[in-house]
This record gives sequence, structure tokens and C-alpha cells, in this order.
Amino acid sequence: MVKAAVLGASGGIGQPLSLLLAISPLVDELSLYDVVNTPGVGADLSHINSKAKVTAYLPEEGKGLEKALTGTDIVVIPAGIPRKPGMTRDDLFKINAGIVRDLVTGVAKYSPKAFVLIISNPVNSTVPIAAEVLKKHEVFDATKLFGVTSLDVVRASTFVADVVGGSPTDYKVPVVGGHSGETIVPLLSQITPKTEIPSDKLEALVKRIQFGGDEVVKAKDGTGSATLSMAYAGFKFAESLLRAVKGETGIVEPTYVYLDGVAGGKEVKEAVGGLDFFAVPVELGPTGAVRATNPLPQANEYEKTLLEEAKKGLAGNIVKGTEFITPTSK
Ligand SMILES: NC(=O)c1ccc[n+]([C@@H]2O[C@H](COP(=O)([O-])OP(=O)(O)OC[C@H]3O[C@@H](n4cnc5c(N)ncnc54)[C@H](O)[C@@H]3O)[C@@H](O)[C@H]2O)c1
Ligand SMILES: O=C(O)C[C@H](O)C(=O)O
Repeated sequence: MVKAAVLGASGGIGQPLSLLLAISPLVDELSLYDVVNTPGVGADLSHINSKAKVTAYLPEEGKGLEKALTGTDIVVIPAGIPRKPGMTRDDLFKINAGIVRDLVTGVAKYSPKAFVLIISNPVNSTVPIAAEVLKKHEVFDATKLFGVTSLDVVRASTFVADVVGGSPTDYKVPVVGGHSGETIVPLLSQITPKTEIPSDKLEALVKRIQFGGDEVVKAKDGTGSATLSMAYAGFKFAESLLRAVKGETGIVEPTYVYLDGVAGGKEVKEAVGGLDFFAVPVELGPTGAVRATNPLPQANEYEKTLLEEAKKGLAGNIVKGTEFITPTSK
């Protein structure tokens, strides 16, 4: 029996993500939680003739979150405000930091053993917030907390295909670092199968992957950011994890993790100058993150300069998230 919960289920990402989870054969029960509109979204999804039983909750002064989370195995969190043109993801911190703190406090209380997938931006900081909240409640397990960076991976293969031809599904691109602008580092020298990017196209391709989110924000013209592609990417990550939990082996997905708590993470941490969080391809298994791989030593000189930029940006983002929950005395 697998119970999944979506927190922020009525939103632009929450609704299509809930749809994909509701029709997945890997999910037996799906609980929806949001501060608005979950009765309608829940009633709608509950008519689908898939096996998942759908339940839906509003806050009900804290009881709703408790009911949504109790007995949950996997919690996906896309709650929070999205960007408008001219904003950075960090501009969302003011509002989303508190939302993620409160929802993860609920996870710590009502489903402390669940896998937690954080989509809410700024991911570079909201995942450290989640880790600190879970630590405070003494239920932190780094192998169960994931910053969802899979949209960068989805975009990378699409944009690579745009440049070199073929189908996006032909290419697997390791994308490492974080999830915002220069902290997103596609390792295009390590595409599988081996793929040469023409040198005159390389920089523009890297920029497009790093700033793909801006394309959608601009096109949506004030009404939000990526929702459908994110629901797809978030679902793909959740599906990979659930397949791994059910015993399928060899599943590796890039994701933003707490390096000290995941096997292989210490090597990555050393390679990134001691950062606590970094996205690398992670092997998934029955317990969650089984092993972090370290593709950084194979990065070429150009990618090394990108990694230096990413490290600078990430350092501040991580401290900001951590300090939001656990301020250091100055
Ligand atoms: N990780 C990624 O790659 C990625 C990609 C796209 C968007 N995002 C982020 O995902 C978040 C959601 O984006 P969206 O387009 O779905 O926004 P949205 O505004 O359409 O939906 C957000 C939902 O969260 C709900 N919400 C707000 N506060 C809540 C709370 N305390 N508890 C429960 N629900 C609450 C809202 O009611 C709303 O339904 C944004 O922060 C966005 O930046 C991340
Ligand atoms: O761009 C955004 O703000 C949303 C998301 O992080 C994305 O990459 O599409």
C-alpha cells in the first residue's frame, strides 16, 4: 500500500501532478492538501476509475494537514507562490520559506518516515529549511529528503535535441548544482549516449538550460511559471522513487540532497568546497537515496568554470535557508 500526499494540491503544479499520481498504478491512496479548493479538486479526481483512493483536505485549524499526512509514504510539496516576470526565485523566499517550514513541521509530526520531495522555490533554500525543521524534530533522514531538480533534466534533454536533432528521449543529461540560473550546471560533456555539442552552440545551450524557467515566466506574462512541465518532471521523479522502493534496481536521478547524510555524498561535498547541499545523480533504492554519484571530476574546463559560479550562488542560498530555522548567534 502506497499513500502519496500533495501539499499545494490545488495549484498550477498541484492539480496536474495530482492527476498523474492519481492514475499511477504505483499509488494506492492519494491525499490532497491546500489552503483552498481541495474539495473540488478531490471530487473531480475521485471520479477517475484508477485504483488510487483520493481524499482531500483544507486546513481545518491544523486537523486537515494531520489527516492528509497521517500514514503517508511520500509527500510532494509544490505549495507556495510562483514567479512573475522580473523576479528571481530568491524573491519568493519571503513568502515560501514560512509555507515550507509549516508544512514540513506537519510532516515531522504526522509522517516522519515519509519521503519528502520539495518543489516549492527557491529550492536551493527551501530544502535546507526542510532539513533544519526535520532535524529540530529529531526525525531528519537525508536519504528521504529530495529537492526536485528534475525539470532541469527534462529541459536539458529537450534543448539538446533542439540543437543536435533526434528525440529528446534519446538523451540523458546529468544536471548538477542547484535550481536557479547559474547554480544549474548541465554537464554536456557527459550526455549519454556520447553527444558532441557544436562549439558555436555550446554557450547558448547552457544558458537556455540554466534560464529555461524564465522562458516560461515570460511567456505566461504575469500569470505564473512552469506548471505542466513541472508536474510531469515532478511525477517522473516520484515514479522513479516509488519504482526503486518496490525493488527495481539501477534507477539514478539527479536531485538536490544533503550530502553528509547520503552514501557517496562526502566525496561530492569535498569536490564542491564543503557545501552541505548539491544536486548530483543519485541512485535510488528501497530506503530512498542509496548513493550519490560524483560526476564532477570528469567535468571539462568550461564546466569547471560553471561549477565555480554555481558554488558561489549556492553557498548563500543554503545559509539563508538554514539560518531561517536555526539562526547562528552573531
Ligand atoms: N522545483 C521546480 O523545478 C519548480 C518548477 C516550477 C515551479 N516551482 C515552484 O512551485 C511553487 C508552486 O508553483 P505553482 O505554479 O503551482 O503556484 P500556484 O500559485 O499555482 O499554486 C500554489 C498552491 O499552493 C497553495 N498554498 C499556498 N500556501 C499554502 C499552504 N500554507 N499550505 C498548502 N498550500 C498552500 C496555494 O493555495 C496554491 O494552490 C512555486 O514556488 C514555484 O516557484 C518549482
Ligand atoms: O522559473 C520558475 O520560477 C519556476 C521553476 O523553478 C522553473 O524552473 O520553471
